[in-house]
Amino acid sequence: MKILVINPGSTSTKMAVFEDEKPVFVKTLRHSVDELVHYPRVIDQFEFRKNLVLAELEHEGIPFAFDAIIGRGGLLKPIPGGVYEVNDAMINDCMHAMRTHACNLGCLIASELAHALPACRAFIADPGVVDELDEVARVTGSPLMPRITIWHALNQRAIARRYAAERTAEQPDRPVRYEDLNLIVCHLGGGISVAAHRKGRCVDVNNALDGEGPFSPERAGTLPAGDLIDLCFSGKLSQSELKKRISGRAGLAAHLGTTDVQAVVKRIEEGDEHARLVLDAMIYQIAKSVGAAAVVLYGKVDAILLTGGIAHSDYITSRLKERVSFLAPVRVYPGEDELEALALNALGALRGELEVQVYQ
Ligand SMILES: Nc1ncnc2c1ncn2[C@@H]1O[C@H](COP(=O)(O)OP(=O)(O)O)[C@@H](O)[C@H]1O
Ligand SMILES: CCCC(=O)OP(=O)(O)O
Repeated sequence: MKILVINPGSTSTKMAVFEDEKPVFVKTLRHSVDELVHYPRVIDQFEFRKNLVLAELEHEGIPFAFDAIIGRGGLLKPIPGGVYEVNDAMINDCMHAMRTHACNLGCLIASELAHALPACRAFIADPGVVDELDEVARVTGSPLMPRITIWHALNQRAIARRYAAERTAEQPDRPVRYEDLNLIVCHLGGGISVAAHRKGRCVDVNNALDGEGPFSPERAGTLPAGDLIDLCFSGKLSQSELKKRISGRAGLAAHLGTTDVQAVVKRIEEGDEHARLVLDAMIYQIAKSVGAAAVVLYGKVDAILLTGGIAHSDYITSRLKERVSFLAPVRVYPGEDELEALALNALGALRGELEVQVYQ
């Protein structure tokens, strides 16, 4: 079976072609702040990202013939994890999503490309809105604003399972499953999510998109609420400009004009003390979130897993380890397993091994 996988992230478009379980082509296309600034809304990037995918296939000489196309899921209503066939309700909710993020394009591009082929199915799996929060984690100090989750559900779960499999391989006499473990997983990408996984359920995690948790390469994280209200009423910025100050033109992008962590580290090595302060503040905030997740798990933490693109950076992972390794062993999984996780979900669906859920 041939599967096309499309994973639009805030700073990249990742794609892969699988023949059954085997990846035959994998590519990450990075997008700079300057490249994306021309699109007023994320949805306006639809043609740009779709054409990039098609151009890569053509460049590689890969025929446009697939049994399934699976995209990273969009910001739908909160739903249980699993694989979903793209349907009209899903397309409608992605087109009119209350929150903007490139992952909304995953289901839309998968659907349009699949329509162009006979008998090709379109899926998404484990979108960022998968919700397993403990009830106590939802309550805030305002009944008007309960907490919700938007997080890297797909990769966090895939990495947690990978850790369980690795530990079992290392200690075959003491096999463990993801469902047996208490884990803190930090996805460090364009957005950052830090989650407490209790025995196979993500019972608490920051809303990585909407102004909660650590700041990230392009997100503000938690902000002082009073100052935010004053800014909203200052008349200086429109609603859409304000939203970009939370997600898009925030975090490293706002402080340093780039989302490229390698470039920031280079600036630090060249003596840029402001860049050092900002990057160290991001690390500090991530570490504080890890501490909070440890409390959610009553301090019973089997491991802390660092993953996502930024986990490639020794500057960041070494400083994070200094702060949090007293809590539990830390393991680093640079990059992500999202493309493989998506491909396996599509294969499972095509083979009838996974129940295909219906989005309503
Ligand atoms: N080798 C690397 N070293 C340091 N940072 C990296 C490296 N590769 C990618 N990154 C950073 O990872 C972030 C993107 O992470 P990724 O998980 O690919 O995110 P997304 O899905 O949000 O686009 C960017 O800030 C990028 O600069
Ligand atoms: C859908 C929210 C998860 C997120 O922040 O993803 P990116 O890091 O790819 O922007």
